[in-house]
Amino acid sequence: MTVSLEQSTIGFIGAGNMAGAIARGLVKKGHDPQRIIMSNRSSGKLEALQQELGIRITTNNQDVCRSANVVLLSVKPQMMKDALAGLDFTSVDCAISVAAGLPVAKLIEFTAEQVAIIRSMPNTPSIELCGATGLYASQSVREQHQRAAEYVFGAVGEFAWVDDEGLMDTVTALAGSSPAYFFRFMETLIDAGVKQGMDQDTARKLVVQSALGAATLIKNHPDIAISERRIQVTSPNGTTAAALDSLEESGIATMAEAAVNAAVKRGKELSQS
Ligand SMILES: NC(=O)C1=CN([C@@H]2O[C@H](COP(=O)(O)OP(=O)(O)OC[C@H]3O[C@@H](n4cnc5c(N)ncnc54)[C@H](O)[C@@H]3O)[C@@H](O)[C@H]2O)C=CC1
Ligand SMILES: O=C(O)[C@@H]1CCC=N1
Repeated sequence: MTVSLEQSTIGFIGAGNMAGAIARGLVKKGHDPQRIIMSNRSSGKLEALQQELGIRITTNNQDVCRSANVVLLSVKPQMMKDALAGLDFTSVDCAISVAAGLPVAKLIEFTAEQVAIIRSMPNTPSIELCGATGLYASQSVREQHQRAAEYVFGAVGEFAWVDDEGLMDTVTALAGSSPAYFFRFMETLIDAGVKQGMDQDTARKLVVQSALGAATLIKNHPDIAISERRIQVTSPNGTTAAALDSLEESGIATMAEAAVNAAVKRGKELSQS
């Protein structure tokens, strides 16, 4: 890479939820929006993101490959083959797929072996620089490509490399998809509070702040086991014990395991499609 990562142009093919989240995070972190270029088939989402962030936009995917040092492949897995067909990647340093399921072998085939491929699995909290991303480097990836991926995903949160591509489906279950599980759990807690007679806004404020507080407490003290934090809250024969007993009786551990297994299974199905 001839330019520093701060000065490099980051491209996105596909202007959906995930591309928007990473671009918002990069701009929030200080990456020059004029050094971000994004393409999409249609112009509506592009124009909105240009208005919001000041990034460069195009409806021609080749423009992204022409301008960007690093290109994030951010269309749905089923759309990837069509989106990449015929593109010239020879001036791109590396391409980073964010697609669930799609194996490196297919990405290499879709890009006609022109560019080093990294697989990533980020999540939408990247918008708030709180993302969690798993990364996998294919054989042709060099150290400078890894640093480029770390620049992008380090800017918008935390990342971890896995050295077994098979684990990327588990990353999808635990990072890419998991914000939705927590959102769903928050929704159900708020609904339960409303059923008890609390107004929606108050229930939302209490639940969201408790979720943030719980995550912050765990994150800021990695030496203290999560189970220990749980025990600190759980007075013998108290209210928390009553709630946790109920969750266990409802099969919370079985539910979580089944959810992770279902996401992993779907990731593997997507790799076949
Ligand atoms: N939404 C999420 O939380 C996460 C999504 N992902 C992955 O990110 C990828 C995109 O997902 P979303 O952003 O949710 O989808 P999305 O549907 O919001 O965005 C995809 C965008 O790609 C555009 N597109 C489709 N074909 C195109 C083509 N040929 N050329 C240019 N643009 C094209 C679509 O018009 C759409 O705007 C998927 O592969 C998904 O697996 C990964 C992690 C989390
Ligand atoms: O639901 C999906 O397939 C994508 C991948 C992870 C989050 N969203």
